[in-house]
Amino acid sequence: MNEPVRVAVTGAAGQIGYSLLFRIAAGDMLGPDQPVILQLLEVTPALKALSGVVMELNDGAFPLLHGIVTSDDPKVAFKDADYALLVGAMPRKAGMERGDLLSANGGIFKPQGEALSEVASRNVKVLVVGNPANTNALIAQQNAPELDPKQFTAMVRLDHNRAISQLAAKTGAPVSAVKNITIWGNHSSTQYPDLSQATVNGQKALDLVDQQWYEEEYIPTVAKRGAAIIEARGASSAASAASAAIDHMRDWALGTQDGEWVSMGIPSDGSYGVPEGLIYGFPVTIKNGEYSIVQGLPVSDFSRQKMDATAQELTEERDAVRELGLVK
Ligand SMILES: NC(=O)c1ccc[n+]([C@@H]2O[C@H](COP(=O)([O-])OP(=O)(O)OC[C@H]3O[C@@H](n4cnc5c(N)ncnc54)[C@H](O)[C@@H]3O)[C@@H](O)[C@H]2O)c1
Ligand SMILES: O=C(O)C[C@H](O)C(=O)O
Repeated sequence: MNEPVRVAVTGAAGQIGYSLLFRIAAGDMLGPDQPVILQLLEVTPALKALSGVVMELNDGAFPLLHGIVTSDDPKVAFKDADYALLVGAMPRKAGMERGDLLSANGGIFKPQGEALSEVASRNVKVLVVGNPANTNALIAQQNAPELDPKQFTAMVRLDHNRAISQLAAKTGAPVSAVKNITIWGNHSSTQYPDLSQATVNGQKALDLVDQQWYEEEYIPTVAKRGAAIIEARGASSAASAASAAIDHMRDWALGTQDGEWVSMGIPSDGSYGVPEGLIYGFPVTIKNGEYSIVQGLPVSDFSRQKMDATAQELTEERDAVRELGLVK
């Protein structure tokens, strides 16, 4: 059995937190040999509700759960954290785009970036889930001068999982047969779920579906799935978001399978002509806790236009948070 690691989760009394914490405690994120200490951050008025969640975590009698810390102070919750899942932020309501949350939520991520920089483990792996996730990750990263920018990532894994599931349903294959989908760009309706390299049972996905379905049904269904869930449930996705966060962190910590990639929102190094510094969804492989962008994939004119459009939106979001003084 390994020494326990510290996992910080913000917004821990919220709806995603309620699914996420129990999965982490059960070992779904870091494996069956890795004990965890949960360090939970909430705003002061939510600490009472959080104390109830802690009672339930204790009542789960999870063998891997070696301790729980709760606080309304990021410097306590992030102290020596090895993993930080930044979930705490306001969700959107029907009729809003995720970018509409920038001014409400952006301010949360500057002090959290500063606190991570000051007190977290020097190797902390940070995942931003709170929307707009890519630009919030940029804000946290830009305010964490003592950490490597590559330590900050944003969640496009829910989109990636949605893209797998929609393709599996269309082709009648199990989800495990679908490989190498990419979500390029922003976790927003401009994202580009790219099937050009995807396979289903080893066959090229685009040979199995027609182009019109791909362009006119598949892409919008994946890109607008969050809104469809809000419409149906009256609240934004929670259990599927928690599950995607587990997938993102598990793969980052434990690695991807040979010959397969996953999508992660990471700082662009200029690959594929994406402006450097934007937190952008890329296809990545992961080994020994380090992710690398899959290089050399062909980019059609159709892909280029979609990849540029979502980069343009992220550039505009970055300009907006610059105006608010949240990034340099
Ligand atoms: N990236 C994705 O794929 C994805 C998917 C689903 C939801 N989300 C986003 O995740 C966020 C959380 O969603 P939810 O459904 O859990 O919302 P929720 O409202 O149920 O919970 C959010 C929690 O965050 C807390 N919080 C607010 N400000 C905080 C702060 N400064 N520090 C710590 N905690 C704070 C709130 O008190 C609340 O308990 C939303 O922004 C939502 O849009 C992202
Ligand atoms: O769509 C939302 O606002 C919530 C979340 O980002 C999602 O994709 O379900």
